Amino acid sequence: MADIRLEGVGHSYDGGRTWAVKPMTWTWRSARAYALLGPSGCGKTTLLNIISGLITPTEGRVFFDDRDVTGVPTRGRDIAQVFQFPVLYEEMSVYDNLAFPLRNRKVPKQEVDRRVRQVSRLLGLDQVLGRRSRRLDAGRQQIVSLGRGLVRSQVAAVLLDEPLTVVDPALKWTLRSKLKEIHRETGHTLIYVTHDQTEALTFADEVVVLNEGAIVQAGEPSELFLSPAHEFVGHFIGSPGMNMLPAEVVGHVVRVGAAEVGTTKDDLPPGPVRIGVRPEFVRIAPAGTSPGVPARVTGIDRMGAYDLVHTLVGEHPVIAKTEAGSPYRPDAAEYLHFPAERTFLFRDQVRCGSLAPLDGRGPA
Ligand SMILES: Nc1ncnc2c1ncn2[C@@H]1O[C@H](COP(=O)(O)OP(=O)(O)OP(=O)(O)O)[C@@H](O)[C@H]1O
Repeated sequence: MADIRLEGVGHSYDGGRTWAVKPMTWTWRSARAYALLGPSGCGKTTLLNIISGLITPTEGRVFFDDRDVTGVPTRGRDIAQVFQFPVLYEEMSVYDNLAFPLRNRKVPKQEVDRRVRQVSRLLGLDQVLGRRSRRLDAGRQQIVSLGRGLVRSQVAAVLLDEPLTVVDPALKWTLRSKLKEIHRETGHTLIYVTHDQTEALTFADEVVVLNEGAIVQAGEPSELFLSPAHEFVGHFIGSPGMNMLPAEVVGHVVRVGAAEVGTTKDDLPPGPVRIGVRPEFVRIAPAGTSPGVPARVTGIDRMGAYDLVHTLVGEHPVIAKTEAGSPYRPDAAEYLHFPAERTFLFRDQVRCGSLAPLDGRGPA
């Protein structure tokens, strides 16, 4: 296993007119489980293919520890890959498919058997080890593909590109926790590509969020949820995503329309900002509460376990997530309160500060 370091790595498919991956410097640390999360077309597969050697980047160098592998093809990189759809020898048994990557590298027979049985046990394949792969359904075949990716212990990293797409939704949960278990046992470096936040947040030690070819934030799942560094992370993570509302910094006070909602401790030049607060933290307060922002309720989604109260502040929608059976009614005038410790300020989509309570009135 190795640290995988990208130095100024970028890739363009059209001679530099547009960048599928914008030049970036980033290290994937050995033995960690990463999720690479982002919407369709943001460059996830391109980035993965740069690491595996399927693509030589237009710019920059790729290092495995201190070894420059930029020009080294896939087979010279000791990478295991699992794709969206099963890649198996259909006429071989499940056992032989799992054993193949090891036998191919002349691993001793006993060790092959030990590893195959370990992976088979963890993935629940013991009952089908003797069966031909083509006789399994697509979901089960994909689990065997996963096993093939995980069976070698001596790999620089295991790259998984949306590996659970063809797997039954009920099985996905089980497999994700199995993958975590396998990761704990084997200590592989895993990079798991997905556009699904639940998949990313439940699987990874660290989630790397990619948008338009650039890493906008990386961190533990709770960090991305509680402390988004970029508006995109606020929207993309969470369900529903973060509320964004135009506001103004005047001196040290932050205003939404005429309402003062807090101060800023950060030395921010006055002017427009956007405030971001997740629906989970918006509180609906009694009328006239200070600091509060007047809002009109437009609708309520009763979700069973909780309610989503939709409101408009001026013309801007703000959603509050409340306990189930909340008393709010459409068209009612309410006040919204944004807790300072959970409310952030953004300029040009990037977080530039956070809200502080109004009482403090900011630095003297
Ligand atoms: N072989 C190619 N030739 C030209 N453009 C490409 C090629 N492969 C990808 N692209 C473009 O590069 C950008 C990034 O694509 P990429 O497949 O890496 O994104 P992704 O995040 O993996 O998307 P998805 O989740 O849909 O697979 C997209 O605009 C895509 O159209």
